Amino acid sequence: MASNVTFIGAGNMASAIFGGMIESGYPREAITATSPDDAMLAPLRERYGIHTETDNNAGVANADVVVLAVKPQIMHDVCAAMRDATQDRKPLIVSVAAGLTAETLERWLGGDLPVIRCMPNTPSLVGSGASGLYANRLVDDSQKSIATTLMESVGIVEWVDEEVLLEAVTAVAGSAPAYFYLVFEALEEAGVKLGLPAESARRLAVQTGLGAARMVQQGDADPAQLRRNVMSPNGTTERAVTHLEEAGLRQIFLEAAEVCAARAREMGEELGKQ
Ligand SMILES: NC(=O)C1=CN([C@@H]2O[C@H](COP(=O)(O)OP(=O)(O)OC[C@H]3O[C@@H](n4cnc5c(N)ncnc54)[C@H](O)[C@@H]3O)[C@@H](O)[C@H]2O)C=CC1
Ligand SMILES: O=C(O)[C@@H]1CCC=N1
Repeated sequence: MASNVTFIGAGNMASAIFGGMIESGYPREAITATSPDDAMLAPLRERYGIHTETDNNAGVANADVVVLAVKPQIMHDVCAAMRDATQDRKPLIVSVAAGLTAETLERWLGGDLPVIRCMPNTPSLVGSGASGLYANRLVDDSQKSIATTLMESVGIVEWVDEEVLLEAVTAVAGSAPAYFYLVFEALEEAGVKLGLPAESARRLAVQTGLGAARMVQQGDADPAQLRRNVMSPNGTTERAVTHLEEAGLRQIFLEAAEVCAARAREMGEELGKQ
């Protein structure tokens, strides 16, 4: 029988994940989502046919898996208010919150709990997510496999065996959709400056991004080789790529990834003091 999964918080991330689970055939009767606001739960009941609760403790009461999907800033209060119900039930805890460590979450929920931390990203909303997962000492193989099933319903999954590596996952996947959107914005602006209508520039740039990503994913060659295949000697691409390299693009991405990872750590430390 399918595990009962309760989502605490029913926003973007939660609805992406349970939407993906249902699309992959997970029984909707086994899914519950909570939010204090029933007005936001009503359309979810209608669209997905899942159970909903405005009381988090009621949601935890028959859960095998509790997915924590509220904002990190309110997580402490949400966990503290669920402590007794969680300790009674001892479900698997899966958190998608940025920064908060497994130790912090376990402590806030009263201790002695299997906790999986997950760093997903927003393309999960369209089934093309990329998530990093880390399990604490109390998680067993069957629980790892449940978490893999949950997150693979919205994209790919990479397990890490050291929690600190989730900061790197945040830098190259969790936050990274925003870097690609920035590149699309910049290419659209450049296309417009060179005379294209904005809509054409956007369509061309986005389709190119999609095509380039698909070629890398097919795995015939690594990105460096695929890049060289576009670069005819003394041609247009060589001129553009040389400019990007000389302007320090690689170093800029490295620095962005470093400040991103550092902020994940800082958020965890700040919020973990509670
Ligand atoms: N947006 C992103 O790119 C990513 C977000 N995350 C993490 O996902 C988590 C959720 O983020 P989003 O879904 O984007 O936020 P959201 O704002 O869309 O959803 C949060 C939900 O929590 C509900 N909520 C508020 N107070 C509550 C309470 N006391 N009890 C139960 N539910 C309550 C709200 O009604 C809302 O539905 C965050 O912890 C964030 O760090 C992780 C990776 C990527
Ligand atoms: O920006 C943030 O803090 C969250 C975590 C990863 C993506 N969005």
